[in-house]
Amino acid sequence: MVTASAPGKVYCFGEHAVVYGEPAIPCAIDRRARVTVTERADSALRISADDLSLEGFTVAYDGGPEDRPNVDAPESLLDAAMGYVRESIAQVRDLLDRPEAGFDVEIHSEIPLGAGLGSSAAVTVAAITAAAVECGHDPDPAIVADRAFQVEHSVQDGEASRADTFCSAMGGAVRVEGEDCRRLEDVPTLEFVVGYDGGAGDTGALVRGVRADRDRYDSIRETIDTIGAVVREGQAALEAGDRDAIGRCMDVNHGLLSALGVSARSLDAMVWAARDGGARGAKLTGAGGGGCIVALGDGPVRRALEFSTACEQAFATAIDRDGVRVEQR
Ligand SMILES: Nc1ncnc2c1ncn2[C@@H]1O[C@H](COP(=O)(O)OP(=O)(O)OP(=O)(O)O)[C@@H](O)[C@H]1O
Ligand SMILES: C[C@@](O)(CCO)CC(=O)[O-]
Ligand SMILES: [Mg+2]
Repeated sequence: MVTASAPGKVYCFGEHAVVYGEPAIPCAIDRRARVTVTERADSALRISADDLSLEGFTVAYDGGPEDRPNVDAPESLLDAAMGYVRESIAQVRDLLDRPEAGFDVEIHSEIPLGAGLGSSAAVTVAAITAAAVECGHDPDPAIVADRAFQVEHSVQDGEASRADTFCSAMGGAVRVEGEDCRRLEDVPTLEFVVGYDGGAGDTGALVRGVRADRDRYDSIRETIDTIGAVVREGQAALEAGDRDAIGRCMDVNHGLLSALGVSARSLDAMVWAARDGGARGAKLTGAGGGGCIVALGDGPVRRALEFSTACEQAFATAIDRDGVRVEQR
């Protein structure tokens, strides 16, 4: 039995534009998904996930050619919910050339689902690591990041960048531009507050919406280019430790994400509540549509968010310098 954990993330800058080759800078945060994997004597896959909004449940795949779940719930719902774990196990079977390997997989997560904090990437990175280590193979985090990207790419119908998965595997602040992924070592300790509206967005659908508009409108293509420029300015601000400049870039980035159509009334309300509470900058994080904002600030910002009717939960968080970790083997 092996347990691995991997962090969620917030985007300092650059979500969505990163899908089209612009740079982005996500940062790992101190909220994790933990996945425990035990190899089975047969080739079945049994997944138990009690944090899912579908209510906690266990799904067993028989491991046969059809590999169908044996629970009484609509198949599309289960596939959507379990896709990341099934694909993670498929990647491990391929990596280790063990197509018949069967596993019991148990997931516990502190990261709200579909809220822009990278729950899918964290679950995927932790599941791949735990299953590989359980089979006696200690994978390099860069290999895990690459395999986890393949998972997101396939589950999200080709609509994924390497940003979330690389960040979760490596930890810290990272910069991703196309295939070029690296850690930024000179980023100061930043105090973030996350505001969560209790809702969720569908990453794949939101990315497809932006892509359709980008194919149709020059203004959307230019907005995406401008986000790239903001990320470059933001990187310079991060490396200089200039919090006012970092905050300004976050504010501009939020405006540009609104222009792409991925914000929401609740996200805008939380962004303004955070700014009213003294945040140096605030923006939505992740795919948008609902879920979380990230603000640069501390206690007063958290309290301002708690008073906002749009906000269901607010918490302080910090950059987690650790990426994926084996917790128990
Ligand atoms: N605790 C969990 N247990 C099982 N599956 C999970 C868990 N957390 C996340 N997932 C999987 O990840 C999906 C959510 O991924 P999605 O990419 O839509 O949102 P996110 O990763 O939280 O946000 P974003 O990609 O915007 O940062 C869930 O529907 C589920 O399939
Ligand atoms: C919207 C997006 O840029 C970030 C989701 O957290 C999608 C991706 O990069 O895969
Ligand atoms: Mg995701």
